[in-house]
Amino acid sequence: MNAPGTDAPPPDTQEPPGGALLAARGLAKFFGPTTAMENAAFDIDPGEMVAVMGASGSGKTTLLHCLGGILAPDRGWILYQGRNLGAMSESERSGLRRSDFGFLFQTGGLVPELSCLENTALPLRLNGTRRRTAEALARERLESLGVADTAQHRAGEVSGGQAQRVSLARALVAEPAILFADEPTGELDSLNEEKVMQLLTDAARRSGTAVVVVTHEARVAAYADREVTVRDGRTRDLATPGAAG
Ligand SMILES: Nc1ncnc2c1ncn2[C@@H]1O[C@H](COP(=O)(O)OP(=O)(O)OP(=O)(O)O)[C@@H](O)[C@H]1O
Repeated sequence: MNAPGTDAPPPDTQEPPGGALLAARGLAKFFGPTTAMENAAFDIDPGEMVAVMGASGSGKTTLLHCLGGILAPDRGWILYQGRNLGAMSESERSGLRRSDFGFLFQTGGLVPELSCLENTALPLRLNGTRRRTAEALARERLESLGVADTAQHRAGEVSGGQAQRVSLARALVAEPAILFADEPTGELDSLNEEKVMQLLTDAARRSGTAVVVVTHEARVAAYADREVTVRDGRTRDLATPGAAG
């Protein structure tokens, strides 16, 4: 059997290297003349939290979008639980995004006209869960994140800090295996940043969700088990934050 290498894509189904939940090698992405990512590699284990850091424009979001199956890389491969994302059809990939992945973005991305409860229940509804069950689970999530009182309010009418907690409730409600978070605290003050990161880490650890978090903030990266830096579209692993040496 071929070992996964940078140049040779693995077959459709294969054990990921080292038993990783998600593994990628040799990723490249080009936007016209711009090289957004070049020969990037990434691994994450179940339940692990990895911070992706790097200067503005270095390719962090591009990497996150490729790993999360939102963007298709121009080169390289990504294995999720032994399944090659590159060999999936767009509808298989979007099914995977709904069933196994959670997403949290800087601006939350809530639907402003829907209530916070409806927003939170959305991933479950899209997966075919009945409304009553979906809303009961959504309510539990809102409660555990301290924003139960927003349930009936429209998402467009709550504060930034509340909206980000509702977004977190929505990202975790379907208990994804991996949460992809892109600057999840980028628009919050430092008090709310700390609260959201504390809630995110606690909730992810409780449900065994792995987290990939893109951030500029060393304070945010400090919550992670490990850091990966991106420079000019290339990745580099750093030692575990806080570890000796
Ligand atoms: N859709 C796109 N079309 C054209 N160029 C793009 C597109 N997306 C990203 N790029 C370019 O690719 C490079 C990497 O962008 P990316 O958003 O991944 O960086 P980033 O590290 O996440 O930046 P930031 O920290 O500012 O969000 C940049 O030069 C960017 O301008």
